[in-house]
Amino acid sequence: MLQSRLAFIGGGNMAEAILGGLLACGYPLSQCVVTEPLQARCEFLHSKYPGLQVLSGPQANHLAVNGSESDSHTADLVNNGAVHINPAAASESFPPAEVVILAVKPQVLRGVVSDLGETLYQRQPLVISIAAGIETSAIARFMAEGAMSASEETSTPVQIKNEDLPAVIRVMPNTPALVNEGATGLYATSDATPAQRLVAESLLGAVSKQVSWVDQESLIDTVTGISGSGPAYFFLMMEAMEDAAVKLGMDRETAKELTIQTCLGAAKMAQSSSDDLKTLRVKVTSPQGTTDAAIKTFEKGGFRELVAESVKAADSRSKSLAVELCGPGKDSKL
Ligand SMILES: O=C(O)[C@@H]1CCC=N1
Repeated sequence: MLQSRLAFIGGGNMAEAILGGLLACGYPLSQCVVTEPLQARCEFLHSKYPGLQVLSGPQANHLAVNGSESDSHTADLVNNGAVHINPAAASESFPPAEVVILAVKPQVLRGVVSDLGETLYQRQPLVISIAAGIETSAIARFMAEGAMSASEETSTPVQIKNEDLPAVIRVMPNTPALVNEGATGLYATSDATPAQRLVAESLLGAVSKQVSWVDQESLIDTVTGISGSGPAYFFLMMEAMEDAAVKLGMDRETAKELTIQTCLGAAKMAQSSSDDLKTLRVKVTSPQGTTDAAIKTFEKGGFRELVAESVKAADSRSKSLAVELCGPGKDSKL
């Protein structure tokens, strides 16, 4: 795998899943820096990944993206508001990030990207966003807002055009990435080069068994509806099956273990078989048998329609989240 210098902006679960997966594949720890505002989380990351650069404080994101040309420069920045959690690395110089992974909640993305706008504009890293709902055009707009407001404070303000901004690739991984079983959808704007697409694909591929590109950005909302939110649907189904067995007299532990293994077994069969999903279902279902009785009950209760409605609700929520957080006119150019 290519070993670009990576800056994770935000050190939550998904950032850790991607980082952990990369390290497990042999990605050098020294090529990674993570910024994280919560002290307790910083300390957790520092103790779990000894030697990892973990930065906190108001200048942390800038330092992570800009790098530091000299030891004294790092020390200056650290003294001026970037708290280095790993004291041993606090005075080391390090290169600018070639890839910036925006791994913050959608609700704070605008502030973070605007604040980093000028730095991203100057450095031109590949920007990868894992924030649900927020469109690449909005991310470009936030970068431009930040870069232009910084330039207005100088004697030579610049007008920034879309094509001057770094390429953005939007991805939607899911939480099974935490156990290296992720499914990820990716969308790249036309500015992203084939090499940048390859970088995004290999980074996410470190924790995903399935990595799929979509060619329209709105399909990332559908990826969210299927695989981003999907683990929760299967947890709900498993909860309901466990509860049903308990109601019929089984102890909860046995019900849970049988349910989980059944889910896992069905997924493995679906993955390894050349049969389609319908054929696999029909093969379990003897006419007039037990499965037939259950499936007829599901169908009578409108199971398929309910699933379709639920996936559509997640897809729509992903789209409305964008409008709530970024305002209307999300496709507008600068
Ligand atoms: O529920 C959410 O908003 C996020 C996006 C995909 C999974 N969780």
